[in-house]
Amino acid sequence: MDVIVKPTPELKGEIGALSSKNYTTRYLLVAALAEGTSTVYYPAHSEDSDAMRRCIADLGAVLEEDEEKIVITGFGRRPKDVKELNVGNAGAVLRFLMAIAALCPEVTFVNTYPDSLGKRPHDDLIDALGQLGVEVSHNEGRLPITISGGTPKGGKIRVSGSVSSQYLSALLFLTPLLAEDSEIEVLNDLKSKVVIGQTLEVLEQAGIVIHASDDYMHFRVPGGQSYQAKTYTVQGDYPGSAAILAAAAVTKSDVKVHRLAERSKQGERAIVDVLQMMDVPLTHQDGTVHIQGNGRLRSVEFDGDAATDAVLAMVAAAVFADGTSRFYNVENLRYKECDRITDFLTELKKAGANVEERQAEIIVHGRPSGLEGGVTINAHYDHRVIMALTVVGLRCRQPLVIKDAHHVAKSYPQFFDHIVSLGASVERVE
Ligand SMILES: O=C(O)C1=C[C@@H](OP(=O)(O)O)[C@@H](O)[C@H](O)C1
Ligand SMILES: C=C(OP(=O)(O)O)C(=O)O
Repeated sequence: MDVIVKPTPELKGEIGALSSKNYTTRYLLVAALAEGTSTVYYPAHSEDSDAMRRCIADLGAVLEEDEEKIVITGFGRRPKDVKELNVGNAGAVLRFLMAIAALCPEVTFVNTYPDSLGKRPHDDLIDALGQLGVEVSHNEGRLPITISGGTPKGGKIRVSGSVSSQYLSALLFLTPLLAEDSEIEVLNDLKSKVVIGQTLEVLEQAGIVIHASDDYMHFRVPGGQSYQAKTYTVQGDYPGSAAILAAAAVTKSDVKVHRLAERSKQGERAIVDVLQMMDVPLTHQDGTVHIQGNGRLRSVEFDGDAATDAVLAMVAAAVFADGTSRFYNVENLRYKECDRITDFLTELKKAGANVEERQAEIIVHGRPSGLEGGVTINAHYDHRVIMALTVVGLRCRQPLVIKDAHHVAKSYPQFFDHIVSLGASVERVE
């Protein structure tokens, strides 16, 4: 599916935020790792969360689903002897399950998105699993990957955090199940550090004990633990909602997004603070963000690593700000569904934006008068590029055609329904 995004000066209405992708993948996983029956209320429905559903079912979990919940009977520390798993394009799901696959005799993760997940590196996790005695064969650190696990015992593990936090999260899910205690030391910097807070929160809810240093660079994980079967409720998703909020910020708007908890461990909650710093009129109370935009924005400087999955939406807003904005400490955006610095800025430039890249920075010289548009955008298989370019398209003089916009379903299949319900002029072309 392609979409044509047409100029849209005003947005108005209310939506409920989609359910959090990161919490859904985590709750499904800890439910599968428990021996009893857990319930996950309001799970996300997207390609990534479906990938986790499918894979834990393949590994032996039993899932029953209705409108509001999934009831999961887990496989505990003994996943089924499965030969092959397909995670689609879901990076976090792949990394978490690469670690869990160490409990299986031999599993191959297949490569179904050679131009997206197929290009992303997993070397740091492969190296860490090797330290546990797990044999991994791979294609230069990339898919397809075969894990020959069996009986890792625990012990000392050193893992680099400079590319992704997902490698560390993966080890935190695996090590409590091992017979011996583990000590995990994070080498180099830890990127997307806030996401580790979400992992630790979910592990604690599942009855797992982890001793973490305040800076999340050292962990002591007692071995021989069991995940407990529990009831979980998934909160609203800030990364996806960030695009809706950015859309409201760049238009004349009266938009409410409900189900966005003020106190959340999602770093992308910072979209609210950043829009406030940009002088966007908004309130956030009782889980509702209310934006009454006037289309005027001030430039901003922001450490994007604190809100990895909302940076593209923030950049889309900054495209129309008065002055130069700078999003720094964002190098790991290069290792996502596409290179979210070079590829994303290439598309923004096509639309007429004045943007510059550094190795770890995005610089935006705002154009409050709007962009010319009238071009065709390559989505690069990336849901967040699609959402950010949709925001930009609202304020282009000529329509933007976004090719292969169906990839938005990786995290937010209802995105176009939601933004159209607020009044955006978006035409779908099958
Ligand atoms: O652990 C997770 O669920 C995620 C961690 C982040 O990745 P990085 O740690 O690679 O930045 C984030 O971008 C991704 O969408 C989900
Ligand atoms: C990068 C993302 O996801 P993942 O790493 O799980 O593929 C994302 O959702 O923006």
